[in-house]
Amino acid sequence: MSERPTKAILRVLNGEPVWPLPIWIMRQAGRYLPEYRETRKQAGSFLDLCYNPKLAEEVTLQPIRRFGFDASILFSDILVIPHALGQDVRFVENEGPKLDPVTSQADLARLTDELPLERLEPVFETLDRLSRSLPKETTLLGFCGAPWTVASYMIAGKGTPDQAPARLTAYRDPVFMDALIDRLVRASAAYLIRQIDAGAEAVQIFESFGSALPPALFDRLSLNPIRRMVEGLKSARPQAKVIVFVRGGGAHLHRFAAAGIGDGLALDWTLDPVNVLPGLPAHVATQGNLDPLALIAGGEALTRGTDHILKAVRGRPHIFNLGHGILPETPVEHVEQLIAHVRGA
Ligand SMILES: Cc1c2[nH]c(c1CCC(=O)O)Cc1[nH]c(c(CCC(=O)O)c1C)Cc1[nH]c(c(CCC(=O)O)c1C)Cc1[nH]c(c(C)c1CCC(=O)O)C2
Repeated sequence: MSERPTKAILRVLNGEPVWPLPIWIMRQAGRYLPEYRETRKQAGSFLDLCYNPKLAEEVTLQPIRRFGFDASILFSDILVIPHALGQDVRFVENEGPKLDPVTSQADLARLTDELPLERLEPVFETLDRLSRSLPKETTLLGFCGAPWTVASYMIAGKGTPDQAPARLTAYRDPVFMDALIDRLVRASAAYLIRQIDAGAEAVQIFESFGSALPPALFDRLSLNPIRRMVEGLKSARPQAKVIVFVRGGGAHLHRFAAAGIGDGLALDWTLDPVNVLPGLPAHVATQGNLDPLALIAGGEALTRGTDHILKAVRGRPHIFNLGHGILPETPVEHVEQLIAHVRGA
């Protein structure tokens, strides 16, 4: 007999409405927290921090200690996958990630075909530590990037407006593009399976650049690769819960739901849940979707934005979150106010 989950986030991901809504925040460990900035100084480079299980555990726990979120997301980055596959990845202060671009089959042939899981051992050790140090009511989330989002960094070697280099590659060299996506689907599924084995109870897949894809490329580069990843994970670890976040994917959400891709679908801040939720099956959990700038602004913008979501999702399985990651400028007091408001509703 399978046990009924008791953690609020897992109950919601099982399709059960829970009130007050459970809450966590994308990028909840990070520079808006003074204690993160302090630990970051001790770590050396950003990747050194990701691969230091003790310090990565510490920064993962910081927002849990301070706010008591219902979920704790592993501290790592989506770019550890290209790094483990053999691509050079650096994080340049105030500039973001820089990679040696992979733009051809020859470049791809220099990376490993299968993900060398042993290179990611520190990440799994962080999860193992967290599964023992977190409060018992807190759900431990793993994550990875969706293949298109990760591929767009691998091809351009950095963040680019509208992911133009990767999009152009998809048109000009479909054979290479499909091979790269396939490599990432297999690597990411293997990575997520190992995260579950190390203690993650659910995982979130970040398709941060879904907005860049025209309809002709969306299924090929986003929906189908994510479907294959989720199928790979679920066939190996049926108990694993999956949240899919496709930023800019609002027009496709109902198709993710109809195809059964993900136990939860995260809404970005451009979507109005009042319009979106009626198009989704009642058992599919949703997550989101306050504008991160409303959290920076605070006051009326924060209260009104939060109340709009609370009212729209009442009676449905929903996890409160932002519609994208929290920004470094966010006042900590506004996060406290948000949590008090959601929990007092
Ligand atoms: C696109 C993307 C990346 N990384 C990630 C995404 C998808 C989510 C999204 O769309 O926001 C995901 C990510 N990155 C990080 C986490 C950790 C866990 C958490 O959410 O608390 C997660 C889930 C830590 C991080 N990843 C990064 C930081 C900041 C670096 C630092 O502390 O010096 C953190 C806390 C660096 C990073 N990593 C990435 C970029 C573009 C940057 C630089 C931008 C910036 O500086 O804010 C790639």
